[in-house]
Formats: sequence, C-alpha cells, structure tokens
Amino acid sequence: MATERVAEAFAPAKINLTLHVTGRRADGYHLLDSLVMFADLGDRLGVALADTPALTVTGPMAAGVPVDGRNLALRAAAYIGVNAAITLEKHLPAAAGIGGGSSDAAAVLRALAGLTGQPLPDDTERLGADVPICLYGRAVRMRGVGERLSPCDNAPALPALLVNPGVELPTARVFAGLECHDNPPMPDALPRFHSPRAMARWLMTMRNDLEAPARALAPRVGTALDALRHTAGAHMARMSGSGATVFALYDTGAEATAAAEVIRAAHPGWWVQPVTLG
Ligand SMILES: C[C@@](CO)(OP(=O)(O)O)[C@H](O)COP(=O)(O)OP(=O)(O)OC[C@H]1O[C@@H](n2ccc(N)nc2=O)[C@H](O)[C@@H]1O
Ligand SMILES: Nc1ncnc2c1ncn2[C@@H]1O[C@H](COP(=O)(O)OP(=O)(O)O)[C@@H](O)[C@H]1O
Repeated sequence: MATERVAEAFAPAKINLTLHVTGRRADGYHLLDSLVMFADLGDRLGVALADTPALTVTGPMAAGVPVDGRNLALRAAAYIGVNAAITLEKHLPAAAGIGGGSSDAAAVLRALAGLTGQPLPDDTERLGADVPICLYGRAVRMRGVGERLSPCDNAPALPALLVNPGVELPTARVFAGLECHDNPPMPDALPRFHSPRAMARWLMTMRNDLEAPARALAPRVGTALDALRHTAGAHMARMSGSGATVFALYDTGAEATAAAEVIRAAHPGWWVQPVTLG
C-alpha cells in the first residue's frame, strides 16, 4: 500500500583512480582492474512508495537526463518490482565517467530496501556495470566487469579537484576505441597508503587505459589534463572511467580550492568542483 514516507538518499560521484583494461569477455564486455573512491559531491534523491512509477529531474545538471524508463533511477525500482515516486536533483554531469546514473540507481535500491524491508538484490551489475561498486559506496578495488569487489580500507581521505570540460563521452564508444584489450592489472597486493602524497605517488605508476581513446575522441580531455597538471600542488592528474571528467590530487583542500579558482578563470564553461574522496 502507498505511504507518504520519503527516504532521502545521496548518490556520490564515483572516481576511478586507476582503470586497467585487462581482457575481454566473449560478450564483448571488458575485464577491468580499478581502484575506486567516492566524492563528497553527488546527486540528491527523494524516494517514496507510490501507486505508479514517477520521476522528476531537477538541479543544475538536469538538462538532457532522460526522465522516462531509460533513467537508471526508475530502472532500479523496476528491477526490484517496487513502484516508486522519485525526485532526482542532478548535480553530476551525465555520461561523464563518474557513474552518475549508476550511483542514482544504487541510492534508489538502498532507499527502497529501507522503506520496504526487502534485502538488497543480487546481480545488480545487470542494471549497469558500476552499480555494485556504487552500492558498496566507499574505497574499493573492482575486478571482472565490476562485480568482484575487494575493500580498500587503508586509503586516506584525498583532497581532489574534478573537472569536466563539457563534452559527453558515451562509454561504449570509448571502449570501442581501445587498441589493446589485454593490459597488465594492478599488483595483486596494493600497498598501505600513509598519506595523500604517498597514495598519489603510487597512483602515478598506475594507468587509466581508456584515457588514450577518450583523448582521441575528445581532445578537450587532454586540454583539461594539462590544465590540472599545471595547478600548484597537483601531484597527478588522470581521467575517471571512460571520461570526460578528469581529476587531480593535492595534499590539502585549500590547494584544491585554489586550483579550482585558477581553472574556472581560464575555462568559465567547464564544470569545476573541489572535493574530498573517501
Ligand atoms: C567504464 C566504467 C568504469 O567504472 O565507468 P564509466 O565511464 O561508465 O563511469 C564502467 O565500467 C562502465 O560502467 P557502466 O557505465 O555501468 O557500463 P554499462 O552501461 O554496463 O556499459 C556501457 C557499454 O560500455 C561497454 N563496456 C562497459 C563496461 C565494461 N566493463 N566493458 C565494456 O565494454 C559496453 O560496450 C557496454 O555496452
Ligand atoms: N539517473 C541518470 N543520470 C544521468 N544519466 C542517466 C541516468 N539514467 C540514465 N542515464 C543515461 O545514462 C547515460 C550515462 O550516464 P552516466 O551514468 O552519468 O555516465 P557514465 O556511465 O559515464 O558514468 C547518459 O547519457 C544518460 O542518457
């Protein structure tokens, strides 16, 4: 029976600090080895049980986000067979390599589990490859196509700057541009990270294998990476997921905020957000 109770949910940006493409399955999906953390910035949702499914999308990044059955927030409710009225305040750019849709889906699943008492479903990767990590919601290593998760409990909070240079990159197109599908994974055992600086130094020795095809499709990714690398205090810069969002890591939030001001002044049209990753 319908109730008025609204569960509020937060859907943080997912950042792939590394993204090694290590193989390809028979169905064409690629095998990954990726270290993922989450930002303290994301979409905000309200979820209520309802007689019929409904979705309203608002917020600064709402333009172009589907409001029909293609929206992953609605698909998540349908996946567990619950009618929900959902409000989605969009703060994350879409098709940006930071998992906005997957994180929204995970937030809806969590909210509906709380409202109905149902357990979280299995096989959530069928909703989208990133949904299991977004349900996990904190620093994690993902392998397979995203369904094999190992906790990464020793990562320090990382001051970071996220920049999206205003170009949408569909994930499938970026994977299609990969020249090599069998690249080395990360080491079996990850080191212990004692500070943001130590973690950034190690991350510099890792890769995002999708960066080259993304840069070829959207040269502005390279422009944004160069701009970040030149900001004061930046240890390293890399693309997240299949792009086009890029990030840089700093020792302090003050450095990330100062870098944001520099990038905003030079590129007023870009999406520029200092955050902390955890
Ligand atoms: C690359 C990653 C890394 O975290 O992030 P995003 O760039 O999307 O944020 C994810 O694996 C993306 O997950 P998600 O966006 O949920 O992917 P899906 O919708 O399932 O897949 C979209 C398309 O990308 C390709 N794809 C996706 C994942 C994968 N491991 N191999 C692939 O080849 C396939 O062509 C697929 O049809
Ligand atoms: N809740 C949602 N928010 C954003 N995009 C969504 C959502 N649901 C479905 N989509 C569709 O999914 C595509 C990928 O968006 P998103 O999940 O943000 O990107 P990515 O896979 O690069 O992290 C978008 O182009 C959009 O059409």
